[in-house]
Amino acid sequence: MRPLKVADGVVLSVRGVGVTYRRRTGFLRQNRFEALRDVSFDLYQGESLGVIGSNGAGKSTLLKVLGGIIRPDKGKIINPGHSVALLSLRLGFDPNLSGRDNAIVSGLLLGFRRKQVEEKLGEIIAFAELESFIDYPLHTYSAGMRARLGFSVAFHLEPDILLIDEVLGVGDADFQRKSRAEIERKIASDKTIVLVSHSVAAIRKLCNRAVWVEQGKTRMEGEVNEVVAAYEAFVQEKNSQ
Ligand SMILES: Nc1ncnc2c1ncn2[C@@H]1O[C@H](COP(=O)(O)OP(=O)(O)OP(=O)(O)O)[C@@H](O)[C@H]1O
Repeated sequence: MRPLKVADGVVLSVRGVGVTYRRRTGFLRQNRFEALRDVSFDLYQGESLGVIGSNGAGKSTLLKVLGGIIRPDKGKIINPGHSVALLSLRLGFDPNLSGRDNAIVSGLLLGFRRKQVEEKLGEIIAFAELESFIDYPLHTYSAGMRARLGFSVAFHLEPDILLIDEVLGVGDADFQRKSRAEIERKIASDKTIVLVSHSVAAIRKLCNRAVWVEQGKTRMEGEVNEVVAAYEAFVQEKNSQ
């Protein structure tokens, strides 16, 4: 078989990806739902790519596929070996493990060695402001504390590609300021980022390119202002019908 290649400068290539969920509708009964039907785009080294689209369009599903949490049943994700971390409020840690152990397990799942994760633990805990809670089980944490830990782990382990799912409003006002500044710093650096947000203003400000996904398909990919303008025109027309 011929090895799959990506173009120069591309760190991840998404080709015709489809995901079908099986939903249980009763005893021994289930139906199938195609959340992604045909999504294709390339992610370039050092860019911040925004993902926009209506509610239920498949944006979070797409990030889970990119992060390796779910496997597509159609198409391919070509990743020539970059580490990828998904930062999402909707994906939990293990509630019975301590914050510290959850941070370590997350790092191991991301492909880092235990020693590498342990070297970063001090910074992770301090940024999350969880020094006095870190050895308690996660089920004793508030939602904001969990989110702060998730944010801090994904940020400090520095994966090659960071996937961010709607976390611009994590934690209290102070933490929001701090995490937003951190996201902006990452975006300004040479890190490769994929950002899902309902805020087109945030996408415009933080991203240089965007992909618009609608009903599980790529509608448009390109320069951020052009894609956002087309999406906004679509939303306006839909609302006027
Ligand atoms: N685990 C699941 N099982 C079954 N259906 C699911 C599952 N997760 C998502 N879906 C369905 O797949 C579709 C796409 O969901 P997804 O969360 O990816 O969309 P989204 O674009 O992120 O939505 P939103 O903007 O509302 O956050 C939705 O119709 C949703 O109901």
